[in-house]
Amino acid sequence: MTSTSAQDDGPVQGPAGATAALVLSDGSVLWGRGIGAVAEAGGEVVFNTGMTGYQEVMTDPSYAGQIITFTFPHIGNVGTNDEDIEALTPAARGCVLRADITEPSNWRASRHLADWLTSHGLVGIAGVDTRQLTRRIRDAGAPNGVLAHRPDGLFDLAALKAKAAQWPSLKGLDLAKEVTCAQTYSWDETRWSLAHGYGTLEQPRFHVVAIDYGAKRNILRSLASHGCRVTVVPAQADFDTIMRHQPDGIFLSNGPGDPAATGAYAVPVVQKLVETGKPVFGICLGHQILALALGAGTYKMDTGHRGANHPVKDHTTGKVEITSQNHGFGVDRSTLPTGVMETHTSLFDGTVEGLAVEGKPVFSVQYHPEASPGPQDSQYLFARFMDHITASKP
Ligand SMILES: NC(=O)CC[C@H](N)C(=O)O
Repeated sequence: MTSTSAQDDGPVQGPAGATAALVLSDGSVLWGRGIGAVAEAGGEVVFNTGMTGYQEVMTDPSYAGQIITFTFPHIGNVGTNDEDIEALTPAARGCVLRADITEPSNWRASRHLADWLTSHGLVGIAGVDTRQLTRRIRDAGAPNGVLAHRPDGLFDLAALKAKAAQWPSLKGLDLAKEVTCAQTYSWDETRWSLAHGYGTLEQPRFHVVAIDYGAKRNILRSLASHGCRVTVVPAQADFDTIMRHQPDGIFLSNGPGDPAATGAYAVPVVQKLVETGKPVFGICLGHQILALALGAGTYKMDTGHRGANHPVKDHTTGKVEITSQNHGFGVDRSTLPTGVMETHTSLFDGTVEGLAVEGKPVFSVQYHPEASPGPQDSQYLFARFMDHITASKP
């Protein structure tokens, strides 16, 4: 459908057939057909270039506060199920699609994507020129926006534009506290895999405490399938609480929002954890928080990295891996202190993708080795964490 940037005063009837509008902070309006909940949602409008895994993306807690534009035009054609989720409650605010959602065609589908969106109160818009929107985000950065779904096609554009213009930036926002677990729990992979018909697993060899800044389930599964019993603690757990669990290693999870804001409570804890000499592994927000704890700085990227085809070079092996990514902040190379090595670099834009502390079993990556969705090239990082744990155990 067409996009407009006229200074309309609402309520107005959109173009014929338009039942949803995506209003960006610069006042532009993208019309389309509403899907999912009849509601309004605001957030940062980002794009994800993955061709698969829309359900995993919509449920990844790191997308809290964001409206996701899928650049792949056919989203929803395999429906949804109860397994391909990264958290029980989706944290993303809504989605922007090119094509209308077709009837699900997959033996695992239990629901149409539109019904699934509705059941979670999520708004979507279809029929948008997502290539144009993606170019706009690429060239001018990710804007804030408000997505409104109204079956009567009547939109108060002035109010929506004002809301979009005033929507708070993700910069400075601590969203981890909103998506973290309410209390400590153990990730029982055996129970999960039995319930889903995947059989039993070996007895765990190690005990890992995972700090949940918005952890994806597939990270917990990956740790479990590498032989870990995993105790998941809330983002604000203090140092003593974590150490009381007697971990063999500590995992710092992914999560939404600005690392500098979350760092206010997380950084002092991670600093102490690093000092213990125990193995520490961080992914995405966990990587950024580790960087802050080591004395480096983070910054907000214009567009960010979201997709499943990002090439990254591992300087320790010289190998290039294709990675799954979802981040809008990055670690500033110029702030890395002595003793902190850049182990991985993006071959798309040269940004920092991984860190390690010299002489300590402490490392992190900006991308998602657990994928889900995405390629499995980086699973070796879980094995690297296990090697550190093995080496550090008496
Ligand atoms: N996936 C993540 O953990 C994202 C980290 C952080 N919220 C960012 O956008 O950069």
